[in-house]
Amino acid sequence: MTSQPVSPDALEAALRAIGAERYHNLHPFHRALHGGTLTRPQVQAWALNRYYYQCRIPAKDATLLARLPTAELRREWRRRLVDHDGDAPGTGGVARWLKLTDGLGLDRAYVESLDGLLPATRFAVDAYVDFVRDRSILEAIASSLTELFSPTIISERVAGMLQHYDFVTPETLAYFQPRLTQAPRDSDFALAYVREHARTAEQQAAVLNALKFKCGVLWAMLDALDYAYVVPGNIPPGAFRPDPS
Ligand SMILES: O=C(O)c1cc(C(=O)O)c2c(n1)C(=O)C(=O)c1cc(C(=O)O)[nH]c1-2
Repeated sequence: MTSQPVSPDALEAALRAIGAERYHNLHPFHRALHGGTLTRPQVQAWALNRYYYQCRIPAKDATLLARLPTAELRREWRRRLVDHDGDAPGTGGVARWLKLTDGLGLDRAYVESLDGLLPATRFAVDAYVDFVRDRSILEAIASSLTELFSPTIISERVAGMLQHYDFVTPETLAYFQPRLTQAPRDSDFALAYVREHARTAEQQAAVLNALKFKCGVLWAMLDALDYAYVVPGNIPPGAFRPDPS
């Protein structure tokens, strides 16, 4: 028996339920980051690894942009590339993330070299880029829907980190301010697209799975940080080793 599709409202409710259950705000490493119980080297490890996510996001968006069938869709999606890459050197989200790693005392050339990444960070982020390249346009767009939930976590993170860490300043966290308007704009568009185009039960199941997959990418990145930098003795060979000082 084939199942029947649900209404767009019911689909949206199911997507939001996935976020409520699986988004990375619930991960113990994020709770520790925002709650002030991490050390400076642990915060450095988070920012260094998360840099890989930031710098692969424009590549992920560019592979999708190339496949979008209409100028209208491409115009919408290309804004994301500008948000991340900027339109001049030193502008855009990736450059702003490097201000965050600078502010935490990490060497910029080392961060950009990607030499210190955890292996699992690389695997998780690459899996996201591959997913968007290989799956249907509908699934690719649905996989960006974690951004429905990011303004809440970003607000919690900025408030928590400023309150708890004397080595963090508002300038260091400047990356996050524009995301509070960019993410809702992007996720409103992606949600409207998914509500309109996920018509069959199979398509609806595929978009729910795409969002679960993406929650898994973000969760796996934090699992890797937790394992390597919270449990003593677990830093993989070649990965970032905090200064003993
Ligand atoms: O700080 C966060 O917790 C967070 C989460 C997410 C997300 O949910 O994928 C993104 C971002 N930040 C972000 O800054 C960002 O540029 C971004 C792009 C995307 C995407 O899937 O295209 N997600 C996110």
